Amino acid sequence: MTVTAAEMKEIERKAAEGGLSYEQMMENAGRAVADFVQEKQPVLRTAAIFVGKGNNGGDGLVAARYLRERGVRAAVILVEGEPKSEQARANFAKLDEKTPIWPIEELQMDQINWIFDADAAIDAVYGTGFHGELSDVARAATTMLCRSFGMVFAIDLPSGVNADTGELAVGAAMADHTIALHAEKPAHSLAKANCGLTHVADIGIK
Ligand SMILES: NC(=O)C1=CN([C@@H]2O[C@H](COP(=O)(O)OP(=O)(O)OC[C@H]3O[C@@H](n4cnc5c(N)ncnc54)[C@H](OP(=O)(O)O)[C@@H]3O)[C@@H](O)[C@H]2O)[C@@H](O)CC1
Ligand SMILES: [K+]
Repeated sequence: MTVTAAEMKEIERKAAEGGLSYEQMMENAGRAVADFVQEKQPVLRTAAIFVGKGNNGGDGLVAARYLRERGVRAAVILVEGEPKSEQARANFAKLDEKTPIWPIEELQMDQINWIFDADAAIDAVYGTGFHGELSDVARAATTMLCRSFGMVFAIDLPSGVNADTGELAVGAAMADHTIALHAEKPAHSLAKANCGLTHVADIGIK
């Protein structure tokens, strides 16, 4: 089953009406990402998580929390400042106080090296909400993801890929693995080179 971004929104709305809260969907999504990354990287010591302002970023924040609870040194790189969506803000507040939180514009050389050397780099900048072109800061994030020595994982979609058309913005992220939430979107087959291997994760929607 393939669903467009609009269809996915509708599926989420119906699930919420049926009693599965948006909060729980995001929790399930972030936990599924943490599980998948650890399955692919059994020796996972460090993870760099690039977080955008919306719900895709929220999924990344949940994944960061789970990974840290499991002893992984996970750092959050804020690409567009602090999260703006309600669910993402709630999950930002749930990070433990030792979580490194680095605004991308303020990265120091030692932090950049740490990010490049991380065992996993996770793209949680944009998902189905993306349209148009990547800003300079978002492109800085996708460039760092591309240059990472660790395995690169995209949550739902690589940032800069249009979910419905597979159209690529200049500098769109390239992932080794993409974790499609609930169902594949058209871009998972239209932009295969950027998505790498796509794995569909259950986020609790029946
Ligand atoms: N609904 C839910 O609760 C759940 C959602 N889930 C997750 O949420 C993801 C969708 O989240 P999202 O709709 O918040 O959009 P996201 O992809 O994070 O982008 C953020 C915002 O960026 C903006 N934007 C777009 N293009 C831009 C550009 N070129 N440059 C700058 N800004 C740009 C755009 O705002 P706009 O510009 O349209 O006002 C957009 O809203 C989905 O893929 C999945 O990971 C799961 O957790 C399950 C529960
Ligand atoms: K993403």
